Amino acid sequence: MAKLILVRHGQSLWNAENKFTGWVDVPLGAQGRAEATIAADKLETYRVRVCFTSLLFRAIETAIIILTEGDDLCDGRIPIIKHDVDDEDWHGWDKYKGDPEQELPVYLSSRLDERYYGELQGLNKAETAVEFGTEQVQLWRRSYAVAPPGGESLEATVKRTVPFFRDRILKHLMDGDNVLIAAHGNSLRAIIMHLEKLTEAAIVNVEIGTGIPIIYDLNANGQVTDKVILH
Ligand SMILES: O=C(O)[C@@H](CO)OP(=O)(O)O
Repeated sequence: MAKLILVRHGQSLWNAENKFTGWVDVPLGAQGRAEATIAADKLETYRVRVCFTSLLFRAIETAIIILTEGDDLCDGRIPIIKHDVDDEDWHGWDKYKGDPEQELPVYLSSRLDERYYGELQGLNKAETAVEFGTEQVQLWRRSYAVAPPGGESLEATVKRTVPFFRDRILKHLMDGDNVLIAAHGNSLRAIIMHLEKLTEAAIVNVEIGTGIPIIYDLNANGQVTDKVILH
């Protein structure tokens, strides 16, 4: 049995302005950093062995705050960021092979990035709803199959996120290692849809709060046996 902890990044400076963000790399503000600290407190009694996050700074920042605010979550290990670069000439500038007993690897991957919001990126969500209608904007934001103009549908996000979860993350859980994933509203909705076997109709209603840990127990077959949300 292993625990999978999902955390959406804390409030970013564009979340605070109610702007579509997607792949725009907007950092956390003071409130977002505080939310990550509160998440670390809530996770005081938990331990993780490996962390995955996206290439976007708000998720990396959240992961690092959670892993470093308290001493216990890493169980005495030092988090070390593993840049996941698809360049065969890249040999790792840190020249460090790693010591599994001493470190807690933090793997970064674009597969966990927020959904690409295309032409909506940078627009205010309320103003966009006035221009295109609330229903249309809700379809762009929460439906499974409808993509925002020039952007990714949740379906497209599932196609990059879920294979990464299956190929790279699940094996740690099946080995019994607890895993932290710090990512984004829609890349986490994609993973949650897969974990909970939600239908296209059910995923429409799934909202994920910033900095709120969601914890799943998984058995040795990778099936979810329990879920707790640390509000
Ligand atoms: O703007 C975004 O990138 C996301 C998350 O903040 O927005 P939404 O909640 O509309 O999917």
